[in-house]
Amino acid sequence: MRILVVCAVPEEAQAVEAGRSLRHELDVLVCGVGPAAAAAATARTIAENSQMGRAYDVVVNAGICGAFRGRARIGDLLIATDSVAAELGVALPSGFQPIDELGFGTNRIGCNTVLTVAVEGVRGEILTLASITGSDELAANLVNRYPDAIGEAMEGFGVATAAQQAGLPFAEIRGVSNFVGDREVEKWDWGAALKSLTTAIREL
Ligand SMILES: O=C(O)c1cccc(C(=O)CC[C@H]2O[C@@H](n3cnc4c(=O)[nH]cnc43)[C@H](O)[C@@H]2O)c1
Repeated sequence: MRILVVCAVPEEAQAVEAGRSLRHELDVLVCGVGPAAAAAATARTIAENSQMGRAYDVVVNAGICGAFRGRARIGDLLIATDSVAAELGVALPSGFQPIDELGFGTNRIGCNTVLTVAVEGVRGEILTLASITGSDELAANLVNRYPDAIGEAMEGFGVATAAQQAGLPFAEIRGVSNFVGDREVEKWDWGAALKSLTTAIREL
């Protein structure tokens, strides 16, 4: 099976490389931070490899993330059931209306569960945002809108969109480096998050 693993930054790519096994043919792409860079780089890589006769069978977005408090701990591995574009819609004075309700598409892409069946972690929706949520108040608002969300990051829905348009199964896995909300820099643990990512890639 040929797997394309998409990471935002080189540190995440190194963690994925450390978990590489001989069971799968695995390419690691560093796409840059944010959903736009993620979608563009993933789509280009899928197309280029297909043209070279090296088509991928599956696409995985792997990285670090923030977890919503009470849903997971720092160092845990999150496995997305769906990647959800949390900001795609209309922000009205009365509240947020997702794009689904407006009839202009969907803000949610379901993830392949077979690929991650042997991966240990917390399962639920992972939100994709172009801006990191930097206050407990905004985090509470997100949880209110997405009660099944376990964490947030910045690339999942972009990678998922590129995979979906290419007709490829998609999965999102993320190690928790911080809690979503007020910035408590002293509690961030990128090392623990990257370690859980390495373990998850071994289990894939
Ligand atoms: O300055 C901050 O408050 C801050 C908090 C968390 C992460 C960052 C980063 O610059 C990393 C962004 C990078 O990592 C993913 N990530 C990790 N934690 C989160 C989060 O809480 N919310 C959204 N994205 C997160 C993200 O996918 C990016 O690739 C800065």
